[in-house]
Amino acid sequence: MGTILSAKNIYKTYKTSSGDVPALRGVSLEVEKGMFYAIIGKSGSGKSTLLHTLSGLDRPTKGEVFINGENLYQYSDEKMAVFRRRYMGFVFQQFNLLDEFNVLNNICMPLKLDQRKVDKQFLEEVTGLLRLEDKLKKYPCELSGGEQQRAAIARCLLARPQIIFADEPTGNLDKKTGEDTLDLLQQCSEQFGQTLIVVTHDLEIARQADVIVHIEDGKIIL
Ligand SMILES: Nc1ncnc2c1ncn2[C@@H]1O[C@H](COP(=O)(O)OP(=O)(O)OP(=O)(O)O)[C@@H](O)[C@H]1O
Repeated sequence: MGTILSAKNIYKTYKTSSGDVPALRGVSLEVEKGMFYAIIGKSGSGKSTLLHTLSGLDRPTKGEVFINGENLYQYSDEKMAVFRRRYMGFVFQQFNLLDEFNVLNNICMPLKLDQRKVDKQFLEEVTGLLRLEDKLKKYPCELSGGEQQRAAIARCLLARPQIIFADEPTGNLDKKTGEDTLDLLQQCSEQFGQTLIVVTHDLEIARQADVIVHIEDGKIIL
């Protein structure tokens, strides 16, 4: 299928009042289009930092990230924001839905921000797959955790990203709901040909991935 993302010798050091914290120490990774990657490792090993540097959320101290051959960190902040909105989708542990908007408006928000039209048929397809058809008029506070995360996934999918980055997407859900939600995320991304990169503590979830990336002390171990 070809490479969609390529990270070359990434270092990330956080400067703190108590000294430098080396979170990533020379990480290189080739991500194939349409595959499901799970990033696993102990707490503090550098998983979230890796996800953030791969997705343009946090500039590495050293090294480069290419997406579709484009050098991500050569973009201006403004161009980066547009690139992220167009090509990347995000799902976080905290669902990050806006309380004052109903589910439908939450789901359509990224497209509206990008002045793109909502494709009604695709909206129906996505909300159907995620079992949200009868929740669209509801507000986030009226939904269960699993429903909120499904709404956050619908918001991500509707923008048709090429790559989906998910940081502990099941971390706030009970085991059964978490597995169900991840299954749906995986099914949808497969159906729409998207690449999925998930940080997880859950080894059951990691086992479903095409590729497991194991991080220890800021390095990939094989
Ligand atoms: N903003 C920050 N400032 C300073 N140090 C940080 C910052 N973010 C992360 N770190 C440190 O960098 C290292 C890697 O953190 P990171 O959050 O990437 O790990 P993680 O594997 O995702 O952990 P967890 O599973 O607990 O979420 C840790 O030592 C952490 O304390």
